[in-house]
Amino acid sequence: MAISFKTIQTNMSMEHVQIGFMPPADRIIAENLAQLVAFGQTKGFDFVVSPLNSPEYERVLFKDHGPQSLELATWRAGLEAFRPEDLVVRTADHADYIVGTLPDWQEFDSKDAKVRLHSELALRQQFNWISHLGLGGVMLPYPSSTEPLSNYGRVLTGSLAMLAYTTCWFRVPCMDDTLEQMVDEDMQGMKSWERWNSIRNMAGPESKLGVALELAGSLPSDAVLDRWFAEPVKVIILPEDIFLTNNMGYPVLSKRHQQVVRSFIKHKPTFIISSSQLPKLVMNEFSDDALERGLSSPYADYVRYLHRTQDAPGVIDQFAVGYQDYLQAPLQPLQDNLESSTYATFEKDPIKYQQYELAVERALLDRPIPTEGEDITVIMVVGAGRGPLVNCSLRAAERAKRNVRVYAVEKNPNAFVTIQNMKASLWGDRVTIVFADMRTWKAPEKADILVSELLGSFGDNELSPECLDGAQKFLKPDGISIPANYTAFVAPMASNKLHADVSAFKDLAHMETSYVVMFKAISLLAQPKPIWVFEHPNRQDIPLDKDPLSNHHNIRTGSIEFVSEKGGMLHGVAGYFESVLYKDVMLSINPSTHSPGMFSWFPIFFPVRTPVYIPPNSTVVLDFWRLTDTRKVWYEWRVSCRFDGVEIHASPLHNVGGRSSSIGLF
Ligand SMILES: C[S@@+](CC[C@H](N)C(=O)[O-])C[C@H]1O[C@@H](n2cnc3c(N)ncnc32)[C@H](O)[C@@H]1O
Repeated sequence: MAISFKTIQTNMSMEHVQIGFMPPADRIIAENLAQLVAFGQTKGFDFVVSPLNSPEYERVLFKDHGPQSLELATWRAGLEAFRPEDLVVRTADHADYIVGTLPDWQEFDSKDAKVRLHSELALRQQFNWISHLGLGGVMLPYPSSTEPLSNYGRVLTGSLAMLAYTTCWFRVPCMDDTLEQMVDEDMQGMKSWERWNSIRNMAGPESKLGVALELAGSLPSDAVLDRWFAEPVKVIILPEDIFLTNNMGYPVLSKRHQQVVRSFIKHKPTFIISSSQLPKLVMNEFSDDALERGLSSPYADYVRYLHRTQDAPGVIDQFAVGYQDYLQAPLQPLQDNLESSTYATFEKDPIKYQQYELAVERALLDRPIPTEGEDITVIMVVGAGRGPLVNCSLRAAERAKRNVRVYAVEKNPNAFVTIQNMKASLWGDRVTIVFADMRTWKAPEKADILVSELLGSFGDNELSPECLDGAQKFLKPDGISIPANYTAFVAPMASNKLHADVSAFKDLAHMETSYVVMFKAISLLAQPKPIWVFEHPNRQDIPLDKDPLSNHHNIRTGSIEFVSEKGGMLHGVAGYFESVLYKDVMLSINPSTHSPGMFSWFPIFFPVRTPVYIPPNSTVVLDFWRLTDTRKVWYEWRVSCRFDGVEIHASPLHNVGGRSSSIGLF
C-alpha cells in the first residue's frame, strides 16, 4: 500500500479548453487589433495572439546606444518609453484577451554585438510594458540562427521576474530531431528539444517558462514526441494548413495528429490555431467563405470536439485527478498507524483483493485435504488492517470448499477496533483476532498459509521483508506465503515538474528522499529493469523457528545499465514493483505488466540532485543500495552516464547513511 489521497476529484473531460487565434503577425496593425479581438470573440476564441510591436520599432537597431557599459548603466537607472508608433498593442483594452509576440529581429545570440545588445534592451522594455498592461501571455520567438542560445538564456533568466502575472511561452517547432533532417533543414546546430532544454536549464527548474509546441504537417517519431511529454508544454500550436477537409467541408486532423493532440490534452494545454491569412472580415472585406462567416471557428470547434470526446477516465484516472505529478511521502505502516480514511481508500481497489482471493483459493486447493481426525487448514492474515484480506480468505475457502481457521493479526490499535467489530458482527468463531506485532507474536499454532500485504511502491519499502522474517516462524515447514516474492524495478526518467517541485524545498534532505507519485508529465528514458527481489518464506537466511540475528540478509545492491536511445534530461529514477502472490497470480505496477485497473500503488520517484543531460544512445547506470541498521532501513543511489565508452557524468551518492530519509523499524 503506497498512496494516501483522500478525495476523488471531478471528471476532467468537463473542463473548458482554452483556444487562441493567431493570424500572421505581419498583417496585424494597431488599427485592426480591436477588430481582430472582436472577431476572435465572435468566433469563440479565448484570446488572440498579436505582435506587441509594429515594424517601426526596428528603428532601435539603428539607434546609437553608445558603449555597452554606459548602456547597462542606463538600464539600471530606468527604461525608455515606447513611442505609440512602436506598438501594435498600445492600450490595456482587452489586455487579458491578448497574447503578445516579439519581433523576429530580436536575436539574442546574434554574431553582431550591437544586435545582441539592442535585443536585450528591447526585451526589458517589452516585458516592462507587458507587465504594465497585464497581458494574458507572451510568446517568445524560436531563434532562426543556429547559434547556441546561451545569451538568450541569460537575458531571459534575468528578465523573467519582470513578468509578475503574465505567462511566458517559448515557441518551439515540433520537428524530428534526426540529424539527417536537420542537415536538410540547414539546422546543424542544436535540435529543437535541446535548444529548449538549454534555455530551461539556465532559467532554472522553478521558472515560469513554458513551451508552446508548434505541430507541423509531418510529425516526429514517437520517441521525440515522448520527450515533450516530460516538459511543461503549456500550448499546442496547430497551423490551419495541417488540417484536412472532411467530406462535409469541415477541418479535421489526420489520425496520427488526432492521436498526438489527444495525448497532449491529458496535460491540459492551451491551444492556438495559427492562420496564414488575416480574416477578410477583419479587413472589412466581404467574405464568401462560409467557414469565416459562420458563428464559431470550425477549427476551434474541432479542438473542442477532440477534448470532449477523450476516452472517459478509467478507474485509475478518476482516482488520480488532482494527484498527478504530486509528491507524496510514502506511507510507513510499520512505524506509523494508518488512518481510517487511508484504509478506506485502499479497500476500494477492485483488483488487489480479487487477486489475493484468487491466490488464497489456489493455495488452498494445493494443500492436502485434511482427513478425518486431522486439523483444518490454518490461514494467518498478518497486518490485517480493517480486515479485507480476512474477507478474501473466507470467500476463497468457500470457493475452494475447504474448512479453514483464520487468524487476523494487527498492531494498529485503531484498526484493531474495526476488526473486533468485524468479528462480533460478521466473522464469529471462524476468525481469531490478535492485537500484536507479527515479528514478536507467539502464535498458538502454525499456519498453512500466511497472507500479508505490506508492499510499497518499490516492493520492499514498507518493510515487508523485515515483518515477514519475523512472521515466518509460525509458518509450517511446507507452508505457503502469499505473496511469494516481490521484485523492485527501476528506470531513468525525465520530469521537469517533479524535479522543480523537489528543488522548491531548497534543501538537500528533500533531494535525497523518495516520493510516491502518480506520474503524468514524465518520460522514461529507457524501459524499467528489475533490480532486486525478496522471496518468502526465506528459509535460506533464517532457519526454521529462529528469529533473524541481524537484518543483514535484507541488504540489497543493484547496478543496472540502460541504453537510452532517445536520451533527454534525467531528473531522477522511477521505481515500480511486481509481486507473485501465488504461482501465476500477480500484482504489478511495472508499466509493461501493470495489473489493469489496480490503483492501490503509484510509482515511486527518487530524485537526483542535479539533472543530467543524457545524449541519445548513451549508457545510463543506476546504482541502488537497500541498507539497514538496528533501527532503520534506507536507500542510497547514484546515477552515471557513459557516452562512447567515456563516463561523462557521475552524480554524488544520494542519502549517505540514510542521512535524509529512512524507514523506521520501530
Ligand atoms: C498496507 S496495510 C494492509 C491492510 C490490509 N491487509 C489491506 O490489505 O487492506 C498493512 C497493515 O499491516 C499492519 N502492520 C504493519 N506492520 C505490522 C507488524 N509488524 N505487525 C502487525 N501488523 C503490522 C499495518 O498497521 C497495516 O494495518
